[in-house]
Amino acid sequence: MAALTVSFAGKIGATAPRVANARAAGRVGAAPAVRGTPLRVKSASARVASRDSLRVAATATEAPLGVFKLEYDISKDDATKSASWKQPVIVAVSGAAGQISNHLLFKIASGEVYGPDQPVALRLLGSERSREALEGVAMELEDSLFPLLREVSIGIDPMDVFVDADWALLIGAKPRGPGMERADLLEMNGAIFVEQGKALNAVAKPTCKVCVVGNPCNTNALIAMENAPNLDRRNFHALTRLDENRAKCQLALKAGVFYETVTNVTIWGNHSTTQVPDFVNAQIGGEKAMDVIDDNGWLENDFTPAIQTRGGLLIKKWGRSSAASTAVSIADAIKSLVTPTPEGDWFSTAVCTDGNPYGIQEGIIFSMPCRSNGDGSYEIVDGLEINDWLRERIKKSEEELTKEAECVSHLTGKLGGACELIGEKADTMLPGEA
Ligand SMILES: NC(=O)c1ccc[n+]([C@@H]2O[C@H](COP(=O)([O-])OP(=O)(O)OC[C@H]3O[C@@H](n4cnc5c(N)ncnc54)[C@H](O)[C@@H]3O)[C@@H](O)[C@H]2O)c1
Repeated sequence: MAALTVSFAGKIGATAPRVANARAAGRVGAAPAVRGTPLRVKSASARVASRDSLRVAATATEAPLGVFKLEYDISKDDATKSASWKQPVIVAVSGAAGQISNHLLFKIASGEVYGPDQPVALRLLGSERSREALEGVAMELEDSLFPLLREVSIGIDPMDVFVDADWALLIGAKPRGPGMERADLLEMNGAIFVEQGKALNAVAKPTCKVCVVGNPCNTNALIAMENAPNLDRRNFHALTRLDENRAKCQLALKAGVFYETVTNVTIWGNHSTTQVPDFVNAQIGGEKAMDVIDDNGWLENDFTPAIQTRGGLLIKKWGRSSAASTAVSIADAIKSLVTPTPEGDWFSTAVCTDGNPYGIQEGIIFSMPCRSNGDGSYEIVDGLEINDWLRERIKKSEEELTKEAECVSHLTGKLGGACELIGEKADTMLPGEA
């Protein structure tokens, strides 16, 4: 085998102790150049394991703290072991110094999201203002000794941070300020997603899967997608999994069952108060949820608005928006794409409506029931029952998203009409807003 220095590693069983050793070994002088793309690292020192084959490139005085990259030298190990080392999945996370990321990054680094034998490289994107905080996050990741975490790098320019990304989790966005209308929020955050869409287009892998969390997430995802024509439109998602999880929990509590028995729950539409949590097609223990619960009044008048406005209620109680449960739901959303969906079930994610089987207007990002074969792709599940109650509400959410798309047409390169989301009546709330 050629004496090739490969800066990545793989199987947890075989490598974990050595990685931990490497981290515990301390810095010991100048490192050779590290292959790959350490972001904004100007110089490096190295921590060398008891064996020379594994090195950790860490930062020196000028470089940011917490940034490191593990380097594995195949030529120093036997071929059987080397062959089983997997390439890391490169995960770029924006808003990395924010509340949600503070939970999510540690789940990803632990192996809970991409699997127990899948190494991970984390690329953290922050804003200019969160530059210092990003180093703090990176330091905490470094201190956590996650065996599967092979690289952490930080940056404030998406053109650096998204290089070769396999996944981009776009969480960073600005919250709606006092007196700000939804249209203003769309404009302000839209600019972020134009920049990030263009960066994904230029430097991410064309197969990169994108999950937009920053609000208004459906339309932000649309903006990113329209600015990234090199990526398949089917690779873009906006997060509605938190809404699905909330719906499952409330159905389970009402039915007096454990929530694992609640399946086939769809959130239709926008991640806003017009979203439609579908109790018509939901199942509990394999039976129709409507039959098990047998209380249409509760389903229509209590359950539905409770899910639509739960984020706002949580803000009232907590004083800030949901972070831990959002991180859990992002992890769930990714796991749903990288593992096969159980037979007969589906999950909710907001995806591009092009060619959808429900007659929803094409060219918007709309939450629908989807299944995956576990390779990161998905298909929209056809054939759900859409009764009059659902149809009327799904239509409202579709209209809202169509209007949002109009308002940002100057950011998506489309010809658009006037923005109708101005004025109190048109100004619906995000679920996370009080
Ligand atoms: N889709 C959902 O289900 C859902 C649920 C909860 C929250 N959210 C949304 O997620 C977003 C983040 O929430 P949070 O609680 O983590 O917020 P936060 O304010 O704690 O963190 C946001 C971080 O993003 C950073 N940021 C701002 N602009 C950026 C940019 N251009 N590039 C990179 N980073 C940038 C900020 O500096 C901050 O550190 C918000 O928009 C929130 O409304 C969505």
